[in-house]
Amino acid sequence: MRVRVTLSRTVSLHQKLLNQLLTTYTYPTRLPPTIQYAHSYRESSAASKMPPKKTVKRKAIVSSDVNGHPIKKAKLDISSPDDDPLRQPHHFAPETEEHGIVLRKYYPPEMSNARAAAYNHDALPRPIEQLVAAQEETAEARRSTKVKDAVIHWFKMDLRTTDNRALWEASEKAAQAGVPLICIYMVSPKDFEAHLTAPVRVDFMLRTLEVLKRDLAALHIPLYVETVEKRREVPERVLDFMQEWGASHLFANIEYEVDELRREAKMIRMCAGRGLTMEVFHDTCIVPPGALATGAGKQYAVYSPWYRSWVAHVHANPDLLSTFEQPTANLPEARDKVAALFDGEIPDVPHNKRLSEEDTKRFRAIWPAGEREAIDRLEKFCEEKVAQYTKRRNFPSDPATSNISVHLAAGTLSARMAVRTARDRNKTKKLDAGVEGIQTWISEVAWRDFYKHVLVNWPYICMNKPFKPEYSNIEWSYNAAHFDAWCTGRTGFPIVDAAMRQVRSMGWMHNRCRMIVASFLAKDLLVDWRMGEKFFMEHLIDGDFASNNGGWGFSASTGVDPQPYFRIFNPLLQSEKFDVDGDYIRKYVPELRDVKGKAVHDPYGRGAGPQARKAGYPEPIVVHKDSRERTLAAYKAGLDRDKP
Ligand SMILES: Cc1cc2nc3c(=O)[nH]c(=O)nc-3n(C[C@H](O)[C@H](O)[C@H](O)COP(=O)(O)OP(=O)(O)OC[C@H]3O[C@@H](n4cnc5c(N)ncnc54)[C@H](O)[C@@H]3O)c2cc1C
Repeated sequence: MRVRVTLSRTVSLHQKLLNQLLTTYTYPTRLPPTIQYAHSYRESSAASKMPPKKTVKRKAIVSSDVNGHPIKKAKLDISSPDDDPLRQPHHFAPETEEHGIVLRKYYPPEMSNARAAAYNHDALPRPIEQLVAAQEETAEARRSTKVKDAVIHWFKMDLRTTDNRALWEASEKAAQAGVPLICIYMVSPKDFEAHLTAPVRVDFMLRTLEVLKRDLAALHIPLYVETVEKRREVPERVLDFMQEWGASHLFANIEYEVDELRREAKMIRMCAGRGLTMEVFHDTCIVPPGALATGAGKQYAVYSPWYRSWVAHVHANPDLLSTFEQPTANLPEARDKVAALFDGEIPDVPHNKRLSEEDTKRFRAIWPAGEREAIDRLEKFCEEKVAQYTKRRNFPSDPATSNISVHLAAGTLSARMAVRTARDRNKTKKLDAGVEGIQTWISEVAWRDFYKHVLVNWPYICMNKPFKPEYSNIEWSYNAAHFDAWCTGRTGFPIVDAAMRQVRSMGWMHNRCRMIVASFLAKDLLVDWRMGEKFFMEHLIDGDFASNNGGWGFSASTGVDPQPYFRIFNPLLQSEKFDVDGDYIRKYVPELRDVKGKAVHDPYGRGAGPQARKAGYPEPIVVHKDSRERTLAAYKAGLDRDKP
């Protein structure tokens, strides 16, 4: 039985026609202007059967300066890119380059605020719109491509067989045509470098591929994994496979980061130019980016109204939570046809992402790989903990959260399955009713969707710009000793140090502590928050660009729906409130293990200084009260900068 989706809502004639043609969820037809792209990137083979749609029209080039004042069109009438005001780097670009925030080996210098504003004014195409344009241009060519000898599914961050939309679509295509389905995965060490992928995460993904290869082989489906050193060579190599194996169709799920959207737009065109077809699908979010808009037709930048709209949308389209089944098995003869592809090995962790032997052993024991493990973890959490989640989730010494972020990041679990499993434990099918713990947990999973929606609409956040561009005018500190103390968990603030040591020891950090250490870096040390964002990506097993950037933007007050910048966490109060007995601190900071009572939160301020000193624990590197004043002044000065 395949998943089919029917919409129960009243729909226009046009929509009815589309619904007859579509086998999967479609968006409502009457969409507000800013989300036209969501409508038109309905994509897939289904999209190719649709009537022609209007292409996204860009407004005439109108931009604004950092104060939001429009730059006149004449000013933008440029003859060479060097004169283009939108191509001038930000005045702090040398700092962001020097401190490794912008990796110049791969990317241009930090863009100006005017360029970020140009995205906001629809004067520059968003990468998702470039993808849609590629789909629209190639619609006819894709529609007419005949299936040849095989169909390929390209795994990326969707390393599972169950509830994987593109894999299911690829399998359907292959089964209907009676040809084998082949799966591929491309390992690109330079891609890992450019994307700051943590070694622990690379190790997890490669272990997952071993499991996936076995599971697929049981269905006579090969998983072929190849290392391509340079990221820019990946598209050509994938197309080589298609030619070599006589595969006419390539399927993949969409990743919403800028590099990936642009790569896919390019590949869709490359394929069409060679008589091949690439189809891409929304899969990682429950509600696809672009499907929700404010009354004014804009993308939401505030979570609460967005969440209400998200819930209403899922209630109106319950099939958004339906499962895509596992792929149909290839005929056993596939093993003869593409025998060599079954024999390949999963490569070792590339040279630039190796872990020490000790770390490898420890991480592997904490994080077993594979989708079965993900589902077990989810079910156990829903069985034993979800009901108490609201009450217990904020206390880092209590293992009360699900620990499934690693699986959502690698795609060993779908967000659909996470929410559906929790919902099915409830007395109601409503996501915002019934058991409180279930409601809260689902609303947390929804944050993940939210941040991906934000990324798609404001792509410059993926290019080292804050959501509020004017916040890049703040003069950050680049104090190396402070940053090093933060990274190594030696700031003299026990809760901060415990958290930073947790991430080194587990590759994961409790959410409350992520907020505390992020706030501490940006607002107590005034260190450029983007250095912390980068450090997290380089160390987290669940590193996910959108969620990480969103979390940092919240804590540093530079992102969507942030804390106001003048709200500054007091690390001592956070410590006393959320690590009441100091168990978390004692677990990760052995120097303080024998410090009794409340002194553990502030040993030097509460009479345990000699004991802490003797054990080698550092004194606080800053005084919170003074730092607070300095930070408020720096934020204010930054925001006032360039004001008329
Ligand atoms: C500075 C900072 C950086 C972060 N970086 C990441 C990151 O790189 N990757 C990542 O997956 N999460 C990130 N988060 C969000 C959150 O800390 C983790 O998702 C959570 O700690 C994972 O543990 P869990 O699976 O036990 O979560 P649970 O509490 O069990 O929540 C279930 C799921 O909901 C989602 N979720 C929960 N809280 C958030 C949130 N605030 N934002 C987005 N999604 C959320 C996650 O997918 C999580 O697995 C960050 C938060 C902050 C403040």
